[in-house]
Order: sequence, then structure tokens, then C-alpha cells
Amino acid sequence: EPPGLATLSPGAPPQAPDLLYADGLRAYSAGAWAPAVALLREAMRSYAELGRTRQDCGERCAAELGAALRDAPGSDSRPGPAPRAWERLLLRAALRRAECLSQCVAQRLGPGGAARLRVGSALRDAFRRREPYNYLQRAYYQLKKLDLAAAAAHTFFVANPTHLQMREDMAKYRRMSRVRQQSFRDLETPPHWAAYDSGLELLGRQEAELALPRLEEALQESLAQMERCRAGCEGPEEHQRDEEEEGTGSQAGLYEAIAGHWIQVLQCRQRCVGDTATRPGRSFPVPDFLPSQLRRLHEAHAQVGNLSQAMENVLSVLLFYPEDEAAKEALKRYQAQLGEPRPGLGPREDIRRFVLRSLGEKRQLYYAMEHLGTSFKDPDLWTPAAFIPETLREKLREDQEHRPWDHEPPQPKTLTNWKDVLLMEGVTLTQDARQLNGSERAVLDGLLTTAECGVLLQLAKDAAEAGARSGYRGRRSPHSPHERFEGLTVLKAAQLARAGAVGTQGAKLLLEVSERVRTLTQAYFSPERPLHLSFTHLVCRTAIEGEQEQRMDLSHPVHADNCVLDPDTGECWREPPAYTYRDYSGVLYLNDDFQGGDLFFTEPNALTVRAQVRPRCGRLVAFSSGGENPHGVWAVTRGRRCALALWHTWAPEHREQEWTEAKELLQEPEEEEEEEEEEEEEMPSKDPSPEPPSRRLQRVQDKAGKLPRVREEL
Ligand SMILES: O=C(O)CCC(=O)C(=O)O
Ligand SMILES: [Fe+2]
Repeated sequence: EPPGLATLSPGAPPQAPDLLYADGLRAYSAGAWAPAVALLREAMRSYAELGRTRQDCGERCAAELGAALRDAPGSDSRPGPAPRAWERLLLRAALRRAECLSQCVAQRLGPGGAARLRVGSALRDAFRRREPYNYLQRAYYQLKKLDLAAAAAHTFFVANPTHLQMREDMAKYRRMSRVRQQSFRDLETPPHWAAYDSGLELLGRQEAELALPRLEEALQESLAQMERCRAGCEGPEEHQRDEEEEGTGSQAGLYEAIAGHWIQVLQCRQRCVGDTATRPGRSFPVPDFLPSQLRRLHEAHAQVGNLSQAMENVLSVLLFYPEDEAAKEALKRYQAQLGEPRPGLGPREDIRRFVLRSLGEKRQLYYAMEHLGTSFKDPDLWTPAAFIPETLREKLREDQEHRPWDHEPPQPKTLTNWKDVLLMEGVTLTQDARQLNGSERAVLDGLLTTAECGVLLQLAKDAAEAGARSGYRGRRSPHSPHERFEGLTVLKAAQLARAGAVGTQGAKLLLEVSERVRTLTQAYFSPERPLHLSFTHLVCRTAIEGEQEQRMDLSHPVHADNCVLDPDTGECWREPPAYTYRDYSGVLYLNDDFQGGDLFFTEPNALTVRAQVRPRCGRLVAFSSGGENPHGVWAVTRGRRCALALWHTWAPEHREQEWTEAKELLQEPEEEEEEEEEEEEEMPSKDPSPEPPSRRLQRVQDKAGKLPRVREEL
């Protein structure tokens, strides 16, 4: 145990989360598992306690702010008070509130209050990412507390689903017989998501009656979660500016610092809207989270005949969107059904308060944006246009168009500057290296027509069936026990075609298409130096039914194509057993009617995903084969994913000789059919693992002049 760790005594007032966390990590790295667990958990507890205190005090002090703003002349109409007056108001509100808060918090947490329990933004981020659970998981594991270890792992994983190390760890826990299914529980999922999901599910099953309490709970929990989050925005945080800048001593400098702080609080509070609407593990929020919950509520209430509640909810929607046609219609309908007028009926009180408060904050933030040059990323789509200063509207509209949740796929650019492009009309560059967050990578579309994809898919299918007929059953994937894996080389395709087991058209197309990819890859990455195909492989991966539940492994683990990746150091060793002569890789996809199976690129740590590509017919992903392009394939959880994988080399001696052979075979006139039987006998495969074909050349050449047999390897 490292010296000087914080001492924990039950019942004592909370200590600073930052310090506890740092000590927890110290204990962890020293392998002192029990103190590490205790300190990390205490850090989280004290952080939560601080949050609760702030929330309570925040509510108590809200009145102060309200009073300050109520005094504002004309504060509810634009153009409002003159800028100077607004600034003074902001300042006064900020001061009153700060004083109230620090007194209240000191009362609850003891002298020094929140300042003593300072939480830096780094810690807040770490907690938001659920980082402590990653450490807890390992510490629990070391302490042989498997149930807790699995729960901590799960908790971390739901918020970090692309964390590959944790993915592997989860797979290990699932294989452990002593870990039960119930252990995989989320220790932190905010209750509003649980309620929201089950509410939606019930609605989907037409069970409005049962859905209603869950939907109502979801809405209330969403609002409560928002409050908790907002409470975390107050109190002494790390300041963005440093002391020097703040400490100019002048009155104006002080005002500016306080106003700046207040703006930060408001920005942080508005961020809570997006945070609450963001599911753990997702990177962007459900748009219009509150209004859409209200829409579902009014519809569900109407379905079960609660007309007055339907009215309250639809009136609440209208608070966000006063001009919403559907809501106005629904309102009319409910009124008509209700018959007599109900003057007492209005929007929900919780929503009315939320909207008013939001509008107040937005007004201040937009004001500050316009006059003080601060920034504000409005989390909402419903903000009335009148609130947004004229000068900012244009820019904001642009930003809105770039919101992640409604982004369009990038407009493909045509590669007009390539000399070979005339050969390949219709090919477009969909994503370049910058868009894929890397150096040498690209996604090109339009390499195949739908019909061509069909022919190649049929080829793969016929080849697999020819294999099955002769006792070759396909096999489990070398990468995953939950997938079947079939590979077809160009030479085998040609041989099968000669044998009549697959169509000649397919085998020919395979050759032609691989050459198409080579030309493009060379034109794009290596226009000055010729590239040769070194290996071409048509690969299908098929999800094995009944084995996909809670699958945690990958279809293809993270690797680089020409070197041995060491994720610990990020180094990639260009030495055997890697295929060191591969210089550029290409994967040309044939279909998209399967689940999962996206290709992804990671950082050299093999953990952090930097880009993903969804397969589809005619899409080529091309990239350099080295350590700069670690990549993998997510599990294929349903259906069959087929792609043509190709590797190119600068080294002529590693050129794919089978390609030439296949070409010759397909050009030769057909020979008699008598050989067919012999072939089928040889089909059953012992070890079909794909290997570079050059080493296997000998046998085929021996048979020159005679119809070559289908070889065993594939
Ligand atoms: O199928 C893919 O998307 C990639 C396959 C791959 O990386 C490989 O075979 O080396
Ligand atoms: Fe690869």
C-alpha cells in the first residue's frame, strides 16, 4: 500500500473527490486492490453528495435569481433593457446567487464548503465517461469478487461500447461459469432511460394503458436528471482563465470575471439538456427529447380516453412549438371530444417552468454571445427564432444543418483528376483520409453495379455449395466461433468454373473486378509506382443462428495487414508471420443485407475507434497496409456478409501468380467432362485456412496440359 493515502472513516463528512480519486489510482497502480476499491468508491460517493447538496441549495437560491430578474425593466420583450442595464442585472443576479449558494453549501458540508470539495473538469469528464468502473472492474477481479467485477465491467461498457479491451474482458466474464447473467447490471444507468425504453416498448405493443405510467416516469425522471446535472454546474469550479488575467484588480476586471463565471454556469446548465437526452454510450442526444416524450404522452392518454391529460400534454407541446400543426389539430380534436370548455386546463406545470427557465437562460446566453463574444451551443431545436439575434441566425442555421443526428452522407466528389478515371465512370470518392481520421485511407463507391454484385454473390454461393456437396461443410471462422467463414481464391473460382460447378461469368468477373480495384488503388495511392495484386480472396462471413445473443467478440479482431501490431506500445513489427510485402489493402463489399459487420479503424492502441465504414454493394475501402491502419470488423450478428479482400504489393516477385493462371484457365477451351468425378473426391478440406497462394503453386503447374484439380486448401 503506498504511503499517505487518505483515511476513510464511516460517517465523516465527505472529502474532496479529486484527492480521493487520485489516491484511489495510486493504490490501484501499486496493486493495493482493497484500498483502491474503497477510495474509488468514496470518490464517487463524495462527488454524488456534493452534487446533491448543490442541487438542494440551487433550488433554495433560485428565488434570489428570480427576484433579481423580475426587477428587470421590460425583461420579457425585445428590444429589452439597454445592454448596460442587462450587464448590471446579470452581475447582480450572479452575485446574489453565489453568496446564497456558498452559505447554503457551507452549512451542509462544513466550513470551506464546496471550495474544499473542489471538482476539476478533468474529474467531471472522467466520471461522465464512467472511468472509475474500469479500474473498479480490475480491482474487484483481483479481489475475486466476480459478481461486482462483472457489474463494473458492464457499467463501463454500456457507456463505452467501442472500448475493445473491455469488450474482450466482457467476453471473458461471460465465459466464466461462476459469473451469472444477473451480474451484468448497470450500476449507473439513469432511471429515465429505463422508464423511457420500457414505455416505448409497451407503446409499440399497443399497450397504451401499461405504457402510460412508464412514459410519465420517464418524463419526470428526465426532468429530475436535468436538475441533478444542472446542480453540478455551480460552485467553485476550475476557472478557464488563469489568475493573472482575472487579477487585474480593477473593478471592470472583476465584473468581467464574475459575468464570465455566470455565463459559464448558464452554458453548463444548457448542456444538461443534451446530456440528459444522450443515452449512455451514444455520442449525440435524442433530438427534441422532451417535446417528443410529450407527444407520445398526449397520444397515449388520448388512446385510453384520458382527454384532460391528453390536453395538458398537447398544450405542453405547444409551449415548445406554438405553431405545431399536428399539435394544434390534436388540441382541437380533444376539445371537441371533451365537449364543454375546461377553462382550468393548461399546460403541465413542470413543463411550463422548464420552458420559461430555459427561455430566460437562452436569452442571457444569446445576449452574451452577441455583445460579449461568448459562445453558446443551443441544445434545442425549438428555440424561437425571435430569441436568436439577427446577426447570429445565419451562422446558427448552418451549425444546425451540421448536427450529427440529421447529417447527410457527404456529397461524393467525382475523381475528375485521375487519368484512369475514364475507365471507371461512375466511381466516386465518398470519404478521404481526413474524413476517415487517418493518413492513407479512402472509401470509394460505385465500383460495381447491383447486377455485378449479384453475380459475385452467386459465385460465392455456388462455390460454397459445390464444397458442401462434396463433403466440405464450410467451417467456423478462424476469427470467431460464432460465424461461418468461406473463402474463394481466383484460381479456385476458375477451376470450379472449368468443372462446371460455378458459372464462368462469375469467375471471369472476379478477375476483372480485382484488376479494377488494382487500377484504382494504384491511381489513388501510388500513381508513380506500379502496384501488383498479391492476393485476392472472396470471403463470406455468416452469423451462426442461435449463437448471437450477447455476443461480445469481433468478426475480425483488430490487426494491421503487413505487420504484427503491439497494442501496448502502438508499434507494429514488419516481420513474419505478418505478410510484410503487402503495401495496400482493399476491401470491396458486395452486399449490406446483414446485421453488424462494419469495418472500423482504430488508433494504434487497438482500442479507440477512429472511423467506421458500412459495407454495401460496390463500395471499396482502400488503405495502406501498415501500422497506421489498424482495423477490425464488428461481429456479423445476422445474415451473410461477402466481400472481396485484396492486397497489393510494390514487389513484383510477390505478384499473385494464381491470377495469371486463373486467367489462362478461363481462356482455354473447355475440356471433356470426365475429370469432374475425380475433382469431387478431392474436395473435402482439412485445413482451408487462407494463405498467400504463391507457395501452393507447384501442384497446379505439375498438371499443366491437363485439367487441374481443385486443390485441397480452400
Ligand atoms: O472484411 C473486411 O472488412 C476487412 C477484412 C480484413 O481486414 C482482412 O481480411 O484483413
Ligand atoms: Fe485486414
